[in-house]
Amino acid sequence: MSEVDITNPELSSEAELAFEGALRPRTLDEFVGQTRVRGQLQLLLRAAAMQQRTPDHILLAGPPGLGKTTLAMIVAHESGRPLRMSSGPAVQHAGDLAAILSSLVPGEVLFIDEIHRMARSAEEMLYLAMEDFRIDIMVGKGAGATSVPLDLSPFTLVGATTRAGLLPNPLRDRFGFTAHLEFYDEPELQQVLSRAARMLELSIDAPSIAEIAGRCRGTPRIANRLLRRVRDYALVHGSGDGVADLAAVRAALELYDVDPLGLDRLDRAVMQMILTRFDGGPVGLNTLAVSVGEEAETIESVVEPFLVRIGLITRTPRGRVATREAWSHFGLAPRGGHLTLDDL
Ligand SMILES: Nc1ncnc2c1ncn2[C@@H]1O[C@H](COP(=O)(O)OP(=O)(O)OP(=O)(O)O)[C@@H](O)[C@H]1O
Repeated sequence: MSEVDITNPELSSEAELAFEGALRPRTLDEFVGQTRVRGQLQLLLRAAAMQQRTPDHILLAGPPGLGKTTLAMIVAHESGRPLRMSSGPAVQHAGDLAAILSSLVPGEVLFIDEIHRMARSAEEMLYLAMEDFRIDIMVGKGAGATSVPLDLSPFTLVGATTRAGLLPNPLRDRFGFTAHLEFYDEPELQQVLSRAARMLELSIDAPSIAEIAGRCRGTPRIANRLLRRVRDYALVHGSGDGVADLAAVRAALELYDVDPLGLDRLDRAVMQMILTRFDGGPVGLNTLAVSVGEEAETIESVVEPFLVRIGLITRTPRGRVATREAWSHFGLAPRGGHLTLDDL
């Protein structure tokens, strides 16, 4: 990744992955925010432990960078079980999945990231595996092909998706619990940042933490990434003693082109397109995606949830519409038949 894509919640360089690994909370108690989901998971894990059985399958849904991988690791850690990690794009054939499932040890937690991108044939194999801990393997070809049942060790599947709506119903229904992760509020992000600053041995005051928390798109991954850039800035331009103040934070964020609301390049491109090319909307998802040269899936699962959450656009049956706040944030005079939140 180019370090300039600083507010993109999806991308991770190798250095960043190592850094994320070090900062990842290891227990539910260390995990900041998502209070409801934490409580729900705690109950599910405790009940399974009391009955000495594998916890139910869990689906984690939400935009990138909110902690899905972290929660999967916590599920394994808290239940004292080994963790196997895979991803939807790595499972392109039913055989890929059969190889993983048949090698699981009893009680193992299997994490499949981006589970909505798994091959259809593998999805069908997964239905049976989740329900009965069994798969049918086809042996031979054509008329002589036979299906051989294979028993699996009991396991807990933790699936992560940015697009729960894309999962076929039979797959979604086989998860005992679906956690919907929400963007974090500023006090929660301040906690994430204070914890990371402690681990980085960076001395940073509360107003500086608050400034970063307000500009990280409600996303812990981006919060941690901005903190690293602030640390760099303080190191290079400061007195060399690892102290970051508000001036350093503002200068670093300006250098990396982080908008006061934390909007990234794609957020801004989408907003500019709605405001200037489509006079504030309404504009359909596909038209918008083509106009900014991005996939509709990315607009819908990464860009739109945040823009809706901060009140810059609303979704209407006729398409996406810019709000009054959007015109004013971009310093433009409202045009066309735009709607405001109050009109809806
Ligand atoms: N609740 C949290 N408290 C503290 N740190 C968090 C929390 N959630 C996420 N993080 C930090 O944010 C980073 C990204 O989290 P994680 O990789 O779990 O996100 P994700 O939702 O799985 O993203 P993706 O689906 O894009 O992989 C990690 O470094 C993790 O330490």
